[in-house]
Amino acid sequence: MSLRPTIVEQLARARADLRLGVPIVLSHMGRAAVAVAAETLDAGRLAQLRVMGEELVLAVTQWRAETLKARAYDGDLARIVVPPDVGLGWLRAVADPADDLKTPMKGPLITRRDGSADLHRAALTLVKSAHLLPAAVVLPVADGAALAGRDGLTLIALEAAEAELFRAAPLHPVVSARLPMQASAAGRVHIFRPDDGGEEHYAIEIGRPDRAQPVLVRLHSACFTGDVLGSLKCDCGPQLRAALAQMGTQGAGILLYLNQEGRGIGLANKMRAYSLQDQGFDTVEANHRLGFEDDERDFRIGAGILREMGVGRIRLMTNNPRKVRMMGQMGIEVVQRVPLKVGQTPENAAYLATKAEKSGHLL
Ligand SMILES: Nc1nc2c(ncn2[C@@H]2O[C@H](COP(=O)(O)OP(=O)(O)OP(=O)(O)O)[C@@H](O)[C@H]2O)c(=O)[nH]1
Ligand SMILES: [Zn+2]
Repeated sequence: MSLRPTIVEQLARARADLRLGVPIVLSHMGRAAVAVAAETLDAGRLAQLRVMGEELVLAVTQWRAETLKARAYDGDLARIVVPPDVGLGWLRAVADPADDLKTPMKGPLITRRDGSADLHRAALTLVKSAHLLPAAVVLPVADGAALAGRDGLTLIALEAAEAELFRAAPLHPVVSARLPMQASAAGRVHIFRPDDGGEEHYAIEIGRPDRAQPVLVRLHSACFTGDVLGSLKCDCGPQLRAALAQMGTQGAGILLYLNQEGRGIGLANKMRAYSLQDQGFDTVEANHRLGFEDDERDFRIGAGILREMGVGRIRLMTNNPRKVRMMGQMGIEVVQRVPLKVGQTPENAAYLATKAEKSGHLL
């Protein structure tokens, strides 16, 4: 028995390091690289990386590469060579689409096609799950373990980490307490905590749903702007309140409040997407320009919580067929889809139309 952190704990440290701008070391099959998020890298550390001598590469997703007209030889990502004479401003401009329209030509950008991209892919996965812009500066190093030891950096061996990187962390119940609400006096809030140091998620149970019958369920993804501020750009706030009200009227139901803000990209990135939407891009295009998929949510989380609560058959309140499909794939039987159409405004008409057109939402 040792006190050494497990690989899951090391990955949580790596995410925290990346958010702080501290480099991490990745290794795989005898190769190693130091990686740092483009968004949080500072000038001092960039200078430090430069004196290490090897070629600096900026890893971006294929979506960002497409906007930049850079060739993504690795399929899902591109390894853009960082010219020796550029500074932080260049890195930020390639990573962040905010000024794409003002200064459209970042290139010509040279991308690498030789060698393996596995360390770059892992770096991008970690940067994304840290809710930063999906762009990572990567520099090969001869001896990753020595560098990590010398500078006290988190070292992630992909042989051990690969399975964990793409696994949904199990969640365990922490506490639950009674909460009388406008929608129902018989409310109860349950807190679930993942084992990987990630966001907690909540289940709001109304009444005592009979587990032997299909349970009325809503999977609600956090939307600070809609749920709290009453934003007119989306329909989240009205959907949240309507779902609770319907459960209150029927006397039973479970609303999962999943902290997957901005369809899983985090609030800062969602605000970046909103800023791009003000430049004329729709909700899907904005995500792509930032380098994200149009929906980065992991629906295994919702299915896991339902299973933990003893719910296997549901009547799912949604207009999103993907949610229905994902629940089915994760062993939660959707007996019925219950449409949830509220909160249409002139301001969100285009947003809802885009979701119907591009993401298959049912109007
Ligand atoms: N990235 C991004 N996220 C957004 C935008 N507008 C709203 N969101 C997020 O989208 C999510 C909306 O989630 P839901 O309402 O649960 O899901 P849905 O896919 O619309 O499906 P249903 O409402 O169940 O029909 C929330 O996490 C919001 O924060 C946007 O323009 N960009
Ligand atoms: Zn919203």
